[in-house]
Amino acid sequence: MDATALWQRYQDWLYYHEGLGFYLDISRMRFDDAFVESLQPKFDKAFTDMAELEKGAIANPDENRMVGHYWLRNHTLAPTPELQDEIVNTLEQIEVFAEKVKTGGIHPPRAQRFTDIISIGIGGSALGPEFVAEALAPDFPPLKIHFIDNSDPAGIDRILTHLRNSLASTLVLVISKSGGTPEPRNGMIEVKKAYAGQNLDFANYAVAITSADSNLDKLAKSEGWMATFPMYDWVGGRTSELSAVGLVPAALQDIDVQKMLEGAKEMDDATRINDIKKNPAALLALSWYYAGNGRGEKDMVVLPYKDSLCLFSRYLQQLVMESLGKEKDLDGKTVYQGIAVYGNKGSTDQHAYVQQLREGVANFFATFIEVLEDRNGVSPEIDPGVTSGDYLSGFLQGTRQALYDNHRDSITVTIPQVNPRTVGALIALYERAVGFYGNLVNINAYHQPGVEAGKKAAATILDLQKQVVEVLQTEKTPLSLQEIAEKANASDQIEPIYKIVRHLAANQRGVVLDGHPGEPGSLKVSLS
Ligand SMILES: O=P(O)(O)OC[C@H]1O[C@H](O)[C@H](O)[C@@H](O)[C@@H]1O
Repeated sequence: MDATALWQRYQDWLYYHEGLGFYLDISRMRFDDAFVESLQPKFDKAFTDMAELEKGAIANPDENRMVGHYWLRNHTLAPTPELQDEIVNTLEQIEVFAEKVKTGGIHPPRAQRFTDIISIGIGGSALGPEFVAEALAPDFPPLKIHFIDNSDPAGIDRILTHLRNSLASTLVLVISKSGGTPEPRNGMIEVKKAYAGQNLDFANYAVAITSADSNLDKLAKSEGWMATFPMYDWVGGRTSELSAVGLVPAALQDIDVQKMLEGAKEMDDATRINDIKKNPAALLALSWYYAGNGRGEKDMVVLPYKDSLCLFSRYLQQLVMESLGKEKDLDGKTVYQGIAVYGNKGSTDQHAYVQQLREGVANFFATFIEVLEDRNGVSPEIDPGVTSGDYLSGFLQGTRQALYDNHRDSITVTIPQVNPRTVGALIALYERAVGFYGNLVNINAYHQPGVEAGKKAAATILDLQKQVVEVLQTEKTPLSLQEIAEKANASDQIEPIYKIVRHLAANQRGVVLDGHPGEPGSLKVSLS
């Protein structure tokens, strides 16, 4: 296509949202009108199903749940007055609580103010808050946030060491929808021990965000934690950023949560229009479908050209891959759906992996996220008449062009500024696009059955570890791995047993390995 035709295509397909100053450009996706027409019936169904979902249909049939994250930013849409009240009341409670904490109305026993937050959570209970903190927290927030989002002891130590002199003014958010996920539970127990180690009563510092009656909820209530905020069964973890999960940490950092909700609501309104060309989420879903033939044949590379948005791709990884990565479709047919997502930020990635994108295997499409405002204020000149922002903008245009010239498609999302409204809008845009795409390919985008397999396998390993230690305690003489396996009634588990004892031996847990480390079969295992 020559430059004139491309410019025309750009104008024909450009979506612009006036209220948000938001642009979506899918002109560099090479679909034609016949393709769009061919998807129209699927979109008609997607629009109808989405409307039903918003009215409270059981859109997550496997878990028999409604899917209501859109109600969070427009409570009048929630299907019952009780739900509507709950949404309004929770938001009010969050704002009142955050204001009191920030102004010292609520303060820790031995300090005038809280200065820091440790936020403990994983997956949907971490990625949104992490993304938003990076994107929107002021340079000097009233409370500085630190995340424990894993069961990595060294990672936990790092945070606790940084905060060892300010634990007495650190508020702890424990975020878990189910209230039973092992990683946040481990983090919470370790953090609690650190407080006890400084003679601080954890309950005076801890806040739970979880579902009613979960184990975490019960614990928080029985120990009299500072506060508890609800997670609803109709909000999935990966779409929970605009529930208490994301709003409590955001409000505590002085991020305008009302503006985030406002931006999301405006985008929700825009993505409720039943016309592909006038609906930015539909345009995204259409582009994804085109790129990967509706089978996820191409990966989504997300390239925000703005440092503060660098966690957007990680956030989207869960939203897209956990929602769309499914073995079965809604009819029970094996389909192995999904779209792989990765990315970091431009122009940094141009010096890392863009080489492969430009010239290597063409198994992706790019999404550029462009921010029009370079910085708050005037930029110095780097060269006569040129700023670093001009460079960044040029790099984006250049990479987009270079990819296109080599038959690599791309989408460009443009926002005027990184602010609470535009971040809320981006979250809402991708939530809806994922919902539409799930519908186009006929999968349940709101459950995650595959995650359970890994969790169960991990639990089995921990049980096996207990058995192994019991065997070693009973026997008292060095044993081969084979002997341990037999005595533990786990003859088919020699390799996991080897890994368990190797791990225990590496961590001062009283297990000793004799023999050559490179020949595991020769090892003798005993207790020290
Ligand atoms: O918030 P939680 O219940 O602790 O869950 C945290 C995360 O755990 C999982 O395993 C799910 O796959 C995620 O969707 C979820 O966000």
